[in-house]
Amino acid sequence: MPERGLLIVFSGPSGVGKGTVRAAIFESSQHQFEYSVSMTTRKQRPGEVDGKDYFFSTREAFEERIKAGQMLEYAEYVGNYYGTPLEYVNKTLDEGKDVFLEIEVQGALQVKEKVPDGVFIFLTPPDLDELRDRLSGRGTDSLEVINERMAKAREEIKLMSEYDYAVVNDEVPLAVERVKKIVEAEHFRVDRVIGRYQAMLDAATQKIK
Ligand SMILES: Nc1nc2c(ncn2[C@@H]2O[C@H](COP(=O)(O)OP(=O)(O)O)[C@@H](O)[C@H]2O)c(=O)[nH]1
Ligand SMILES: Nc1ncnc2c1ncn2[C@@H]1O[C@H](COP(=O)(O)OP(=O)(O)O)[C@@H](O)[C@H]1O
Repeated sequence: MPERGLLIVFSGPSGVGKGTVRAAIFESSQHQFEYSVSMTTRKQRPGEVDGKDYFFSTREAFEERIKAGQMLEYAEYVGNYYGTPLEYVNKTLDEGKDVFLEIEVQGALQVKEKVPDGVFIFLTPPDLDELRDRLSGRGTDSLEVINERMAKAREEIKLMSEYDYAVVNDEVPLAVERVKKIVEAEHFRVDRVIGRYQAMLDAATQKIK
């Protein structure tokens, strides 16, 4: 069986650029990342594709899945459910591929409980004014929703200390490189790879005797 892949949890306030940075990472990376498509009860935005951007669901169907234990995590965010289907994540990690979750903070904290050896990365804006500009500039949300998302952002930023890494998204290519370096280094962490070297460690120990 291949070595299990890394679970990479990518969070950050709405509008910080998670989707943009993630897309650029996937485009430019030789590395084998797989994106976990989330399920949501929010309305589909123009241009979004069901099964690619999200699995769009009713509240009833979402709640059924929660009851059946089919979600790795889920959260309510600005009036809608969002969650990660469990089966795809497990199957893909078992295949030795790294899985990328793009989720908000409450969900990330649930994943941390269940998968403590995940890699938790928080994407931050350079400052809050820039965050508001990006949310407005994207043009997908009303002023009311933008205000709700900004209030949520303040709460989320307070929880940055729960993460392993904080990456500022000042310029997309810089943020992309930072995330890629983190993932690369995580692959060489001794506690992850020690099993690979067991035979050599045993042999080395014997020689000393
Ligand atoms: N907990 C959790 N949060 C998610 C999931 N999928 C997306 N989110 C987060 O839900 C929030 C709202 O997402 P969305 O409505 O698509 O807005 P956007 O991220 O600003 O485009 C964002 O912070 C997403 O990262 C998920 O599966 N679980
Ligand atoms: N580094 C950046 N500098 C300027 N604008 C950015 C940057 N990263 C993303 N954006 C823009 O900010 C808006 C929000 O980005 P998006 O990827 O949708 O955020 P999120 O997925 O975190 O909600 C988009 O219009 C995007 O083009």
